[in-house]
Order: sequence, then C-alpha cells, then structure tokens
Amino acid sequence: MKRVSLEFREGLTFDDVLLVPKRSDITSRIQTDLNTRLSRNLSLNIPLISANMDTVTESGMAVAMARYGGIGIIHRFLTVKEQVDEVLKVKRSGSIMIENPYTVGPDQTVGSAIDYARDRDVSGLLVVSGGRLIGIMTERDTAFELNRSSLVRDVMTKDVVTADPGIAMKDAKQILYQNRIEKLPLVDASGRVRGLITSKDIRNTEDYPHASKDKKGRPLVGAAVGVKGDFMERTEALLDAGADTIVVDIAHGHSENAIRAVGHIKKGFPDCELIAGNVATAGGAEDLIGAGVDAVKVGVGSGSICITRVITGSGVPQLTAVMDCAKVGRDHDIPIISDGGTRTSGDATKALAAGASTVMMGSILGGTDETPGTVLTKNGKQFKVYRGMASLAASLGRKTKEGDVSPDDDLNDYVAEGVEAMVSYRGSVKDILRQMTGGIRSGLSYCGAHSIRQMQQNAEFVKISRAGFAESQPHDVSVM
Ligand SMILES: NC(=O)C1=CN([C@@H]2O[C@H](COP(=O)(O)OP(=O)(O)OC[C@H]3O[C@@H](n4cnc5c(N)ncnc54)[C@H](OP(=O)(O)O)[C@@H]3O)[C@@H](O)[C@H]2O)C=CC1
Ligand SMILES: Nc1nc2c(ncn2[C@@H]2O[C@H](COP(=O)(O)O)[C@@H](O)[C@H]2O)c(=O)[nH]1
Ligand SMILES: [K+]
Repeated sequence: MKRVSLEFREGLTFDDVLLVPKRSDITSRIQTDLNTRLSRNLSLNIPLISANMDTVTESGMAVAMARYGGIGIIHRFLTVKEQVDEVLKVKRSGSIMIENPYTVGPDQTVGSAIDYARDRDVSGLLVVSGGRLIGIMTERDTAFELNRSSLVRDVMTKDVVTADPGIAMKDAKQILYQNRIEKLPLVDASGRVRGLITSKDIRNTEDYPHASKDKKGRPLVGAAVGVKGDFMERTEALLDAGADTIVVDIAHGHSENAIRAVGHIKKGFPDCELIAGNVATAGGAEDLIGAGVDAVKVGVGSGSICITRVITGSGVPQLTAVMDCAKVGRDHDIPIISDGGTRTSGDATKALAAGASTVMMGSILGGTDETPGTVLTKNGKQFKVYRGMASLAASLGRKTKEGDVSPDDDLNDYVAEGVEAMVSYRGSVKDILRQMTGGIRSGLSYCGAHSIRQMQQNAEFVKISRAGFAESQPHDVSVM
C-alpha cells in the first residue's frame, strides 16, 4: 500500500520573503514599463485584474479597470442576460464608435423609451422607422416636459445631424463641436444607421490614454462562467456580446469538472481566449494547459475572505503556488495569474517577480465606489460589504435568485469555504490603482528591472525570519 509521504516541501508566501535590491540604471520610476500579458493573445498596460466576485466586479469596476490599463472580470452569479448586459455596458462605455446604437420606434411611449435607456445606461436613443433614422431622443428632449404617456415622435428631435459611416474621427469631432451636439449618428446612403459617435466617448479616449482596448478601440472586459449547467450557452452569449476573455471559475480547478469544461469551450469556441482556475500546483497548471487554456489562474485558499484551508486543510502558500505554476507556464508560453492574498503593492510585486504576469485583486478593491453595493456606516466609520463567493450569504443569495430556497432547507447542509466581511470604504478605484502601480514601478526599479519580464529574470528572493518581518513593518513609532 502506498503511504502518505512524510517528506515535507516548504511552502512560502509573500510575508516569508523579500526581494533583494539590485543595481539599477533607472533614473525615474516613470521609465518602468508595466505592460504585460493577460493570456496567450491579450495584453494589458498594467498587471492588475479585478476579481470575478459579486461584491467586486460588475460593469462599473470593469470600466474603471480598463480605463487605467487593466481588466475586470464580470462575475458569473447573474442570469445570462444580466451578465451579457454588464459586458455590453463596458463595451459601449468607451467605444470610439458604437456599432449598434440602441434605438426606439416613433410610436413607443416616452416612458418606455426612458426606461429602456436607463436600463442600458445611455442618455439618448436613435429613433428608427422602417429601418431608417427619423429622429433622436435625448435627455434634452425630455428634460422640461416629462409626460411619460406621450409618444416618442412628438418629443424627438427631427433634424438630426448625421455623417457618413467612413468619417474620420477628427472630422466627426469638428461636426460635434460646431453643432454643439453630443451625438453623431452615422448613416449610409439609404438612411440606415451604421453607428454612433458621441462626444463623451471621444473625451474618454482622450482622458484615458493608457486604457486597455480591443481591436475596435473598445474597453477590454472578461466574464466568468461555471463548469456545469448553462456554461456553454453563457459562454456563447458573452462572446457574442464582445467579452474578450472567458474565465472558467471553480474552486478546485484541478478537477475533471474544470478540465472537461475547458475542453468543451475550446472545442465549441476555438477562438475564445480562455482562462481557467484556480489551481495551486504544477500538475494543475499542466493539466489546464493541456486542456487548452490561454492563461492559468493560481490561488487556492489564499484569498482574504477564503477559509478553504481551514475547512478542507488544502492549499499551497501563494508564492510557492505561483512559482510552481509559473515554471510550467514558461515551458508552454502561457501566462499565470496570481489570485488571492494580495494586500499591498509589495505583495503584487513579489507575485510578479515569482513569475505571475498579472495579479487578481478582491479585498484591495472591495471598498471602492466602483464595486456593487452601497457604503455602510458602523461606529462612525464607512465600509462596504465584501464576501467570499463560497460564503453562506453568497450561496443563499444565489439560491434565492434562482427561486430555490425553501423553509425546509437546513443551513448546516452548506459547508461554506468563504466568509462575509466588510472592508473600509476607500473612494475611487483610480487612487488605489495609482498606489498599486506606483508601488510596482518602484518595486521593478529596486530589482534593477525596466519591465515585468526583466524583473522575472533578475529577481532574487531572500527568505526572512520573524525578526526580519517585524523589522519590515513600521516599528517603535506611533503611525499617524
Ligand atoms: N480560490 C479559491 O481558493 C476558492 C474560490 N472559491 C470561489 O467560490 C465560488 C464557488 O465555487 P465552487 O464551489 O467551485 O462553485 P460552484 O458552487 O458553482 O461549484 C461548481 C461545481 O463544482 C463542484 N465542486 C465544488 N467543489 C468541488 C471540489 N472540491 N471537487 C470537485 N467538485 C467540486 C460542485 O458540485 P458539488 O457542490 O455537488 O460538490 C459544483 O457542481 C467560485 O467563485 C470560486 O472561485 C471557492 C473556494 C475556494
Ligand atoms: N476559498 C475561497 N476563495 C474565494 C472565495 N471567494 C473568492 N475567493 C477567491 O479569493 C480571491 C480574492 O482574494 P483577495 O485576497 O484579493 O480578497 C478571489 O479572486 C477568489 O479566487 C470564497 O468564498 N472562498
Ligand atoms: K485565506
């Protein structure tokens, strides 16, 4: 009979090590380059991803992450339609040209048109009849006289300024400015709508020069799917909506469930940029790569709200998990994502130095304006709810949404692997990303590296003692 091995490998995490400073020819941290690979064929301008959790990433967070050069992964605990709508909101938020603008008919009521626009987060609708543009209804048209039962045709602006679909951006800008208008529909010779350019989108592209964008100039966004049930039709709908990557999300990514799901998705959608996780070992990474993934998400039990290691006894300290998986990733030229346990820019830098190409964050972003949920006050301090997706509350929320809760359900039947928590309210995600990227840039320079790839080649870790760790913190002072 084979026995359990009594030889123990050492597993280390962020607090166990430091990066040894190296001679650097960098004279300003701005010279460092944070460009990195998210997956086989996708790149980001900063190595940061917002977690596919229901208290972290819906469209608000994903828009912000893409604007500053990263990416957000829309969580999967939504109906297919809801998740698709979140992807569409991101795609429309920063397009240079909106390909399929939302339209209404002239005989719809103003009330229904306003609701339609509000649901889709847009400020105006093109009015189309018989396939041709006949007007535009914007907030201007309804601002002063709001009679919800009047018809769109009676309030819309009929003299619409339009342009040819092939118009150059600088000419479109000129027309918008000269006519003091916000929206310029692009209409072909037969009067059919072929697109829409808005001044808001033009401002966005100018305001966010480092945004991560797809080939059409729209913000990058990813979306998660599970491994059972509707995952194939969900994947199809998300890809149709323009999702740039699909993330197969399961607690134990080194399982038949996950490997089978990856195989099905790759077979059904060969062009899909596919990420899967989570795993924590070389074997896990090897098997997902063998199944066809374009990036591997690494981290079992490392998350701030995660109790998998407590409940199951399973997991690998995050730095060791990343190093083991990154070695396999390098052999196959497949990027690795470090997911869970990142508390500071120092942790993120260590994960990158250990071989991860990007870092996924939950708790760091959980308290920002861009997460779903409202700000709560407790004892005079402001918080936002942040919870594990395998927590009791998250599971109950899912079951309630699916109409699957009954008074006979015994809460003891659910074994949670996550907790419900609160994180301090931290304002806009922009400031957090500035701190994170600033810290990582500085981290590169301490490693004598201009880029993440160079740091991965140069990095030298030193294992530290408890005393070394204590010395690393502020000490013998009262921090203000
Ligand atoms: N990174 C991490 O360390 C962890 C992350 N999570 C997060 O929590 C959420 C819920 O996760 P998850 O439970 O996977 O999602 P689901 O509840 O959607 O479970 C997915 C499917 O996998 C099966 N399954 C779950 N755990 C295992 C396992 N250990 N071995 C084999 N099959 C399993 C489930 O079946 P059945 O219920 O019948 O077993 C279910 O059919 C996800 O967002 C996940 O990322 C959760 C735990 C750890
Ligand atoms: N074991 C569990 N892990 C979870 C759960 N919900 C999410 N997660 C993982 O944590 C990270 C976020 O970690 P953080 O340290 O940045 O806060 C997330 O991306 C998931 O991989 C859960 O319920 N249990
Ligand atoms: K944990």
